[in-house]
Amino acid sequence: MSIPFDIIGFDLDGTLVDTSGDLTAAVNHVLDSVGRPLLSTETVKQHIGGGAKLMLQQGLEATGGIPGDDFRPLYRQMLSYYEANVSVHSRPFDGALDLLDQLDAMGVRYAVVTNKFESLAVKLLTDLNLAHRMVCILGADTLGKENAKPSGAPIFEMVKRGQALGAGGRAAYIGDSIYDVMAAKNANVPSIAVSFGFLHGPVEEMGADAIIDHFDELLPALRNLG
Ligand SMILES: O=C(O)COP(=O)(O)O
Ligand SMILES: [Mg+2]
Repeated sequence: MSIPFDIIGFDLDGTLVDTSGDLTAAVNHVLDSVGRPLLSTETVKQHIGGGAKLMLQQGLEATGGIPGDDFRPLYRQMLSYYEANVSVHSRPFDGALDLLDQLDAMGVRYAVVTNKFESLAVKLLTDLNLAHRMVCILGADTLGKENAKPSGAPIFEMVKRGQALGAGGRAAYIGDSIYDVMAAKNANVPSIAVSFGFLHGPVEEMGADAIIDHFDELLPALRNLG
């Protein structure tokens, strides 16, 4: 059975891939180097969604404050550690690969729109053997940071790139944070929130058009929204 969409956009961290282990290790690498206590994965999950810089700022804030002059070198240190260890623990969420296979079988295209840096998203998805399957992989820096989610710009761009490859323009977007739901609203496409992601609050309060608890529920949810 088909679905009433031509291209599906996925958020990356906390939606398509559980990256919490590697992101926590990267934050803790920095915290350890400045003598701070380490944070649990559950705590770092609350800091993911708005990009790596915000994640580190919140990690430092939670363990004694942000050192003014020293922030940039710590940020660089975290990014280089993360780049070298981007796929040690990170794996697609349960059901994600089956779902992509089903989209392939229906001829529906899909893409990643993330607030990670594009190069890190490409590296992670390449390591997971998924990069080549995406119409495009758009990061927070792809269109300039003022055009990162919650802007709708990267979702418009995804649709444009899909159309260049012959896909129709009917799009939906799947994510785990308020940045994702806002980006979808700003791009006038339906949003679906995943309850298994890195939630910052009750999933029902994100304002998504639908909520799923497992990727098995995505196709029926998309049919309802079409
Ligand atoms: O790295 C982040 O904080 C956010 O990434 P996401 O947009 O894929 O959730
Ligand atoms: Mg996310």
